[in-house]
Amino acid sequence: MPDSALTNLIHAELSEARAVLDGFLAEPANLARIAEAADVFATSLRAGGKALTCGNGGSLCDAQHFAEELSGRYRNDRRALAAIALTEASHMTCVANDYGFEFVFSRFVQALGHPGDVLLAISTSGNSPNILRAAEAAKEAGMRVVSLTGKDGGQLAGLSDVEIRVPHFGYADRIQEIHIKVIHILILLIEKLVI
Ligand SMILES: O=C(CO)[C@@H](O)[C@H](O)[C@H](O)[C@H](O)COP(=O)(O)O
Ligand SMILES: [Zn+2]
Repeated sequence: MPDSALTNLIHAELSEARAVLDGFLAEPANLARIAEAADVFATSLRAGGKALTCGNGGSLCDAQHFAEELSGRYRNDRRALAAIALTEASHMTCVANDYGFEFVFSRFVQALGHPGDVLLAISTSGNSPNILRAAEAAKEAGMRVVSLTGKDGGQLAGLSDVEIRVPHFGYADRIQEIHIKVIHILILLIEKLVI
């Protein structure tokens, strides 16, 4: 590929990313939903609850990113906050092998979730079966569900107490790029509300 073609591709990728972000930012309800989600997490953490997080592929990385910045740290030193990404490999392989991949997260929610805890469920399609089962298990456990979705929100939209949606119908990565921005803002707000 000639250099100019590469440069054009890079420019097109960054331009599309900017357009998706601009579209998300232009809808005031999205900002309100982020504030509402931060309040849900903060209310739980203040009351001794915890955040459980899940997603597939890159969204699992995002789920881990959110959890580690609560239990570890974000920008500044502060006390550790209770958050766990549902990623334990021996659990995942046992449940996938014995019950099916659809249940890898829901089984973990059943094991760890208590009333007042919050599930962060991340799915760009909103239709991954293991994420839907996790959201259902969270509701059954008396937890609240905050979701990061894309496209039309899928079935996850209807299982969420607070849904933050990037209504982009292209590839998942463009949606995930907004999700990670939302995740960092959530951490920032949660710290302000909890500490
Ligand atoms: O990171 C990416 C794409 O950017 C992929 O790993 C992506 O997360 C995977 O295809 C997921 O399985 C997609 O699942 P979902 O977002 O539809 O729930
Ligand atoms: Zn980060």
